[in-house]
Amino acid sequence: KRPKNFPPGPPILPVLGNILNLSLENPLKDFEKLRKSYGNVYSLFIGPKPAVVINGMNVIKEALMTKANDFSGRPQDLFVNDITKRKGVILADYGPSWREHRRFALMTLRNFGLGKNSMEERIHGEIKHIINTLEKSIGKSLTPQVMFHNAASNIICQVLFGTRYEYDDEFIRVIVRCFTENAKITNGPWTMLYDSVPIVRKLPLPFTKAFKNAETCQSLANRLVTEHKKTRVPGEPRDFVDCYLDELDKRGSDGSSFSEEQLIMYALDLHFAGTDTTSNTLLTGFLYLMTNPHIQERCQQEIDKVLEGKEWVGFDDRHNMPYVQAVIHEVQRIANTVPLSVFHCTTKDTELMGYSIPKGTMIIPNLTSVLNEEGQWKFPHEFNPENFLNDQGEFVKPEAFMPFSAGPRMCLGEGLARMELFLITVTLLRKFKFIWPEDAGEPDYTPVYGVTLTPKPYYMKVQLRATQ
Ligand code: HEM
Repeated sequence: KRPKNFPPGPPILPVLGNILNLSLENPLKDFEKLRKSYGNVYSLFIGPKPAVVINGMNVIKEALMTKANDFSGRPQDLFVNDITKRKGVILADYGPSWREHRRFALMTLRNFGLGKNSMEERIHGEIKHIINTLEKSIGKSLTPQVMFHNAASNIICQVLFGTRYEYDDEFIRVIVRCFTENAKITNGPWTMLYDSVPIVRKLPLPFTKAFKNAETCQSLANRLVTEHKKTRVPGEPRDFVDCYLDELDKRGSDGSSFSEEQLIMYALDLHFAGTDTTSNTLLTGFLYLMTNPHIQERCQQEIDKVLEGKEWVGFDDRHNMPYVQAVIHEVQRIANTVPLSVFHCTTKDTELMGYSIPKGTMIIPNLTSVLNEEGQWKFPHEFNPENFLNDQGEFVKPEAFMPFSAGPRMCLGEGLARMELFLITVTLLRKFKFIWPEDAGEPDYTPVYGVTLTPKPYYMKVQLRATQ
């Protein structure tokens, strides 16, 4: 039974709770149906566990910003916690270890050039490799999935480990495969079973593959940290790992939350968070740009005009490219790369929109419901850059633009992600024309569901632009 004054929801079955109400293929449609029946705040039982799904900009802002202290914790008894050994930052509960590590990452990302030229240079360095790959395919069709995943992985790898990998290198192939597989397994049926029926956890069921993948990643990261320890000069950090090792020296064994094991899981957290997100957003972007050639051409006209005579695009050039900015934001809105997140209520009986939420309740902010919320967007259900342009053709960002979430747990890589999306999209559109191959049939925009939404694999044709 639902507790007193708990948000409403569909009838609860014994043992299973409401899991039959959700399609495992893609529960986002079911979440939307339930919102229509029960309102912006409703509850579901994942097996025996109560969860409250929150929808729409106002409720999500109320929970994640106004009541951030109550709703910024992460559940600690799920599959994802076991996979990450309760270390790292993404899944850390709201407390001193999370706070210290988050602050450290933000500071280090800033010191390594976020907002400064050196980060731009690193991204441009990687773009050269994307261009090489595309140039080899001029006039032919290629599948861009692996290329964009590797590029995003390399950019964050340079920040973390000071190195990039050739696209056919074993390290990058293995790690990107593990990340993409685990992103899908984590939101799959076996994980749902793992989370709701603890006695199955030790059984050799398909979720064991995710543990194997996690171990593979950990041993790769461990190897990199060991190499860093041999070659580093204390006080002269080359990258994130060196900075963390300096911090460990400084803190000693004073009972601080910093440790070598933390470093390994933390680096993997950042690597994962920075790879699958940015690459899937880029993949969505190029899918829509190919199938909307008039939008692609209008971007190219603006890019040519603003960059005339310039060798490189800089991040600051975005201020002179309102249309391109609108397109990239619209891509992020429609890509909806991180559709849901998971918190838990950390304080006793909190009130939310008139309902009472007991401590420990899982809270699922449905970011999808904000990115296509009626009343917040001119065209909530179609790909249309006008969503980010005012009547004068100037770029405007509606308040409901929340692909990075909101509040204290919002994406800590937003700055890096935005820089990557802008520099990569503009440089590639300036040089190439992207064409939906004639024999590719009708485009299928339905994404594949997981921790991140992924466009279905597609082919692209590239031509050098006449201006190049
Ligand atoms: C287009 C690209 C990206 C999107 C759409 C995105 C989106 C998000 C969202 C929605 C969250 C909140 C998730 C939640 O509360 O469960 C998040 C958290 C996070 N993101 Fe990103 N992200 C992107 C790129 C990046 C990059 C490049 C990095 C790496 C530096 C990164 C690192 C993180 C981390 C570490 C967190 C967890 C923060 C915390 O719990 O305190 N993200 N991201």
